[in-house]
Amino acid sequence: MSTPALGAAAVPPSAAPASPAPDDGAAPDESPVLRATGLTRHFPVRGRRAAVVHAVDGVDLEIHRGEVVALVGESGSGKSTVARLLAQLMPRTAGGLELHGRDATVRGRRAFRAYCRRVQMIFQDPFGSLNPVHTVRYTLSRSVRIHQGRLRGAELDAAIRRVLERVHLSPTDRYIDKFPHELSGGQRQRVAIARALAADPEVLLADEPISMLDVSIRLGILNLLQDLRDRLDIAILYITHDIASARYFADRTAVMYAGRVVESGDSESVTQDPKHPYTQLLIGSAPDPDDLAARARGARGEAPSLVDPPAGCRFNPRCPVAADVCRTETPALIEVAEGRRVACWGYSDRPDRPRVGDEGGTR
Ligand SMILES: Nc1ncnc2c1ncn2[C@@H]1O[C@H](COP(=O)(O)OP(=O)(O)OP(=O)(O)O)[C@@H](O)[C@H]1O
Repeated sequence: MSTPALGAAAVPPSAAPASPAPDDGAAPDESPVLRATGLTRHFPVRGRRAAVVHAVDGVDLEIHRGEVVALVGESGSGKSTVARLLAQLMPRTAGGLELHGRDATVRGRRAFRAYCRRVQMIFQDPFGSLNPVHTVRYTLSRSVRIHQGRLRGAELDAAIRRVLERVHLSPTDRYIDKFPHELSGGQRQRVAIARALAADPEVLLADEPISMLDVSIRLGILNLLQDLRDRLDIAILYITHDIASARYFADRTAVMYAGRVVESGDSESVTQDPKHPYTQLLIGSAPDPDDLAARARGARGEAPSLVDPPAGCRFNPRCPVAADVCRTETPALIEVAEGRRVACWGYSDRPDRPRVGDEGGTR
């Protein structure tokens, strides 16, 4: 079953661009590298024939060249599933995916390989994603040869050193013949990024790239990704629990809750002037930066079941200002300021709307 793309429904007809409006508040006139519309993924529940986990429901997302889009939300909100759907590591239940405006749905291994060349993924755990029995040289040579042709000898060596330099692992002699266990966590993540860069991608999907790293080296990895965005004009999707890092690192931020995008816009205003009660709670709960468990929990209260998600707004059981309409009807993402979209009845013109802001919010 698919849910309509919320962003598309949110734009008034007069202002509607040719394609559906993105949930992430992008300017409609710039053409995105990657665009997802109505992205939906339901997982079957073992032992319950008709039941499904509504992991991702009707998400629209655009990523442009040379920008970082953060996808923020607490554990289980569907962020990794979005990344995997964008990487086409799993099929979609519904929704479309376009690369430079063309349907990017892959059918078959060749098409998948060609797609991977352009859209690369970086995972959370650099130790798990690098084969422990292979040296950096071996890992990168495979990637370089897959994506840059059958290079050998000095040419291959030079190509490997080039990608190592791009991730600031230089002098390259110090790293090229090391095994993963001989490197620090940050260096391993740099090797994983180098492996992705060997494909010369247009899009990097970075799924919690710093969450398993020591706090002291996280900034270095974020700075590196920012540098790649600026120097190589790459589009980066940055997935994180941590809305504070989204403010620092991302141009735009989309906030996910229970499989849906509830708020989006430029990172500065989403984090400084959050509109959705969930984003307000997420920022208000501002956990201790070293308390990863608290960061993962995010705002107070428990996340809802995604097998039987709450009717109406999925946040309503935790929302301090929920009204009757919130418990029965799903709010569309509506534009509340330039480039700012919020899926909350509090911003509609309904007379029975909840009063967002009465609980310390912004309205
Ligand atoms: N293969 C799967 N089969 C069944 N359910 C799944 C599967 N993968 C994910 N889910 C469920 O989908 C929901 C979203 O998971 P997802 O990993 O995308 O969330 P997330 O926001 O990335 O969380 P985290 O930050 O903890 O990784 C969760 O309820 C999860 O249990």
